[in-house]
Amino acid sequence: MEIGLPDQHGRCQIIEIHTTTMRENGKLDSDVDVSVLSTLTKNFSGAEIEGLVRAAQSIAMNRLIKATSTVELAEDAPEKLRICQSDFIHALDDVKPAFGSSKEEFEKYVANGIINWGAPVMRVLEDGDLLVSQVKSSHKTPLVTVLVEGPPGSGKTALAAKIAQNSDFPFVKVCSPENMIGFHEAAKCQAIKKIFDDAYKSPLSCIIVDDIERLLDYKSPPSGRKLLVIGTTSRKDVLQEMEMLSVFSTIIHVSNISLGEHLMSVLESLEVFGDKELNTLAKKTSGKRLWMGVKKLLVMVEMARQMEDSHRILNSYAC
Ligand SMILES: Nc1ncnc2c1ncn2[C@@H]1O[C@H](COP(=O)(O)OP(=O)(O)OP(=O)(O)O)[C@@H](O)[C@H]1O
Repeated sequence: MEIGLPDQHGRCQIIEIHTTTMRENGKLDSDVDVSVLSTLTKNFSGAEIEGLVRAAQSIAMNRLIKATSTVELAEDAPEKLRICQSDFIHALDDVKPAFGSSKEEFEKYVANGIINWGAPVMRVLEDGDLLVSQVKSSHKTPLVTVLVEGPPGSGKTALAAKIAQNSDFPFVKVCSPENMIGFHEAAKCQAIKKIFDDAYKSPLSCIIVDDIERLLDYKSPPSGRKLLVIGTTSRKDVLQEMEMLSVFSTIIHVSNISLGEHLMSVLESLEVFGDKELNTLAKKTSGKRLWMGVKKLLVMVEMARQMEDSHRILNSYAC
């Protein structure tokens, strides 16, 4: 029999249980807010919450250690000991749930932020938010699958990661071939299976399968669990040939930058070029058809940043 992870109400109760003795002995500071802690411990199991309380306790104890040649507690430590909200917040840096989302991992995929350069970007994020609401509220669609497709470097992974971050689902993971370099086929299958099995333990999950044509196979979540799978691909044609497009409920297209005004929107937001340079670039690109992925554009702008002012505008335009 599998016991699921506690919901917010359950987490409140578990925190209350593990802090009862401290509270009764006057060791729990009045600033400790159990309901805030329960929102910060999404996807923690009961044992992990207990570990968090113990970690907060030892952080509070560490404040009372005397810095002499030996490690000893101050004489008045028992009276002074108070476990505060900040001790729990610090403990959250160390105690992480086994099932959950890694903030650091997601930041890596949106390393350069999301520049809102025009309607195509807004549309992708809005469509993504709609799908997230569908997964949250609909009882009829426990599994929603979406393919985010577009040219190489158009920003598919970053936009998929942004949709997943915005979802605020307790379990959010990226399944990427980049994290499986050197794995033999069986190990790859094991790693993918583990991500999906972990997701099925959480009531609401989102998995990004990056470059999905290189990894694929999933089943429906068990009853009571809901899952959003966001696949990304630059090779929609390959998926079409393999008759795999029908696996997805929806397809969201990510565009390259194709208009001068969208290009200018990116350049202005990066604050690399001065007004004069921007004006020159705006004149040269106005009304022209362009075709460039945001990923490549950001690399070029970084190169331009390293150049002398007089060279960089010429160089940027030439690219
Ligand atoms: N509007 C935007 N949309 C997407 N990415 C953006 C945007 N603005 C800035 N970026 C940045 O551009 C980069 C896009 O790279 P990303 O890897 O997501 O592209 P990709 O299409 O998945 O690439 P590949 O085809 O190589 O898989 C990221 O570093 C992201 O932070």
